[in-house]
Amino acid sequence: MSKSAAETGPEPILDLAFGFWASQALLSAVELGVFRALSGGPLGLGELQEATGIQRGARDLFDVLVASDMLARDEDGRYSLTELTSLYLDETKPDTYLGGLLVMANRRLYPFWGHLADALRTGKPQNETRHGGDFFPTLYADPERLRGFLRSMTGRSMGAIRALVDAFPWKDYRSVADIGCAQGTLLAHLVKRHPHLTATGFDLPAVRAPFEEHARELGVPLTFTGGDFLAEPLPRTEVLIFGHILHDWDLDRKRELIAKAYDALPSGGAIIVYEALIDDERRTHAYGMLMSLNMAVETEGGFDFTGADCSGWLRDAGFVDTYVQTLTGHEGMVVGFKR
Ligand SMILES: C[S@@+](CC[C@H](N)C(=O)[O-])C[C@H]1O[C@@H](n2cnc3c(N)ncnc32)[C@H](O)[C@@H]1O
Repeated sequence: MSKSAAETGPEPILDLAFGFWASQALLSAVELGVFRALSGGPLGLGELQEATGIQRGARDLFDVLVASDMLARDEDGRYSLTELTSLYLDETKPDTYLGGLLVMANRRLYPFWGHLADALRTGKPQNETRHGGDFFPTLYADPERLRGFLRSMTGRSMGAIRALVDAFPWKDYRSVADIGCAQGTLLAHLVKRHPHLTATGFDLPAVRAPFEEHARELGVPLTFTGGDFLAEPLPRTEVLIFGHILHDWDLDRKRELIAKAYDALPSGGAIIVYEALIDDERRTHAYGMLMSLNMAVETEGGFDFTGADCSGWLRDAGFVDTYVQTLTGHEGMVVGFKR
């Protein structure tokens, strides 16, 4: 049973309203290299302050990260990474590092979200396209921004990627294509775990160089096909994956992509859609609904959806035996098969 207002006081409102304080503490720590500095082992306050060049508030910053379980501090006052931040925020672990997402969140999403009300009032995105242009071509016009965005996609999907390698009967299939594959991290993890798979990444041509570099870095053989999934047919593989693709587009485009997948797949083939699926009752999974608001800030017509919504679209396109499965606390997948 939820507590009464007299029991909670105003704190639930204040905690939510000032959530950006905690968020900026973490994002600034990433930008200032706090986690990087600790990747070699524990450091005392002065050593960590010197390594990060922080002039003021170092102790407050490090200790709020301790209070948020992002750092540990031992009895001698030495700071270290926690098990969680050692896995995900240590740049020397490219297989699991997701700091690229936090760098992108700090540089792009944080200022853009200051205009959320404008996005909702006008129906127009509030990112680089605020003064015109299409999202991906505008974003990718600058090679550094392109790489930063692709790294951030890897970061955001890392939990789902790690779950997906075991969440589907990959032994029953020989080929897979990831549509809108970004750096190709999902395919790299899949092929490492299931070396019998032939894996193709499909994305805009500008993504080829970062994709091929990343495959080399991870030491995995992957093929890249450059193209526009709205204009060209999809690769002919036994499984087609759409990770955070459908949510970028309006309903007509979502259905168009699902229909293209159906056409490209052989009989017995499968489609996997993974996203921050909203709970079917639209009551509890705030992250999924916030992701959908992020689509209002970032895209012309995109929105996130429930597992039931997506299953319905797959069945309308002809897919059968659809099911929804949780991958992580934030992410789920919808699977359908072509008879
Ligand atoms: C939101 S990201 C998702 C990346 C990745 N699947 C994941 O879940 O982390 C969308 C991806 O789709 C690609 N993309 C966008 N429009 C495209 C198009 N018209 N044709 C092919 N790829 C496209 C982008 O380059 C980007 O890599």
